[in-house]
Amino acid sequence: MASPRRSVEGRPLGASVSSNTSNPGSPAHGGGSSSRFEFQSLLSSRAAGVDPTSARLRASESPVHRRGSFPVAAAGSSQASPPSLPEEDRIDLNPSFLGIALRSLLAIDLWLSKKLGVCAGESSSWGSVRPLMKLLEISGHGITWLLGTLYCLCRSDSWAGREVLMNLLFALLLDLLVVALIKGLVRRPRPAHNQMDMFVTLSVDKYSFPSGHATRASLVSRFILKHLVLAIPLRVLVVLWAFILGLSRVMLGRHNVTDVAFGFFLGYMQYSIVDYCWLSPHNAPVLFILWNQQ
Ligand SMILES: CC(C)=CCC/C(C)=C/COP(=O)(O)O
Repeated sequence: MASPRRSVEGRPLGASVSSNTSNPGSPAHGGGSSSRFEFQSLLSSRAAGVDPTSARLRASESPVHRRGSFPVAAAGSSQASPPSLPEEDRIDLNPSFLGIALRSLLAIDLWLSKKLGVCAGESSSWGSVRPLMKLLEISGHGITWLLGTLYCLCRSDSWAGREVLMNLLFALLLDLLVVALIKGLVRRPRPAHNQMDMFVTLSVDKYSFPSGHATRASLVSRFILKHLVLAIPLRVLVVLWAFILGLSRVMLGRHNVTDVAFGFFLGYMQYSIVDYCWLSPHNAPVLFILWNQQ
């Protein structure tokens, strides 16, 4: 645009541009009535012999113009008089902010997980600790817990003990089902530095979100703390086991940090479901009668 030309309001075009040095197309430009978009639109419409009023209306409908008058940007400007945005604009802009936040979180997640994956291979910086981490892995494995619970259920000779163990079994099965469902839905691949050398896996275990070990650790530890009478040091040990097991998933390179964090949350919530649906001889008599007949 040639600067000597004058706008319809009689102000030189250059004045409008020089009073605001930011990029006129940027959201930070604000939504003042003398915005450059309106000037350009009006000038070009005059040149083309178009009615300025309708041109101004069309300019305010332009997505670029709307972006320039985003309320957040306008709030920072001295001439804050943002035009009211149509509903669909707000829907458009919010996901992009959420998208940026989510992408940043994922980038931090990947970076941190790679940094913490110090036992991902024998040649890694903490490669010598890998066997210990794999022992921890077995301590939180589904098979270990299912077989252990079934064994205790067979050996238990009290109704109260059987009730608790029956519910633990229900909790473990629920956990396997929920984790398999989410892994199958989300399909997040395991970290690139992971070696797939795990002991007995299901087909969905090629996916990483959420960590099944983390859900189990948090579910089982909450279960134990609620239903077993333990001395304080043992209670601390249970919490420590769950925490270190979660951390070991990232150190082994099996998971990203967010897989484990969400796994802890999910396991915690699953316990609430188990507690709510607590099986007892009153609400599930068939289960208990069948077990007693064996
Ligand atoms: C075969 C059975 C009964 C369970 C599989 C348990 C398992 C291997 C879960 C994967 O855990 P992560 O998601 O933490 O790697």
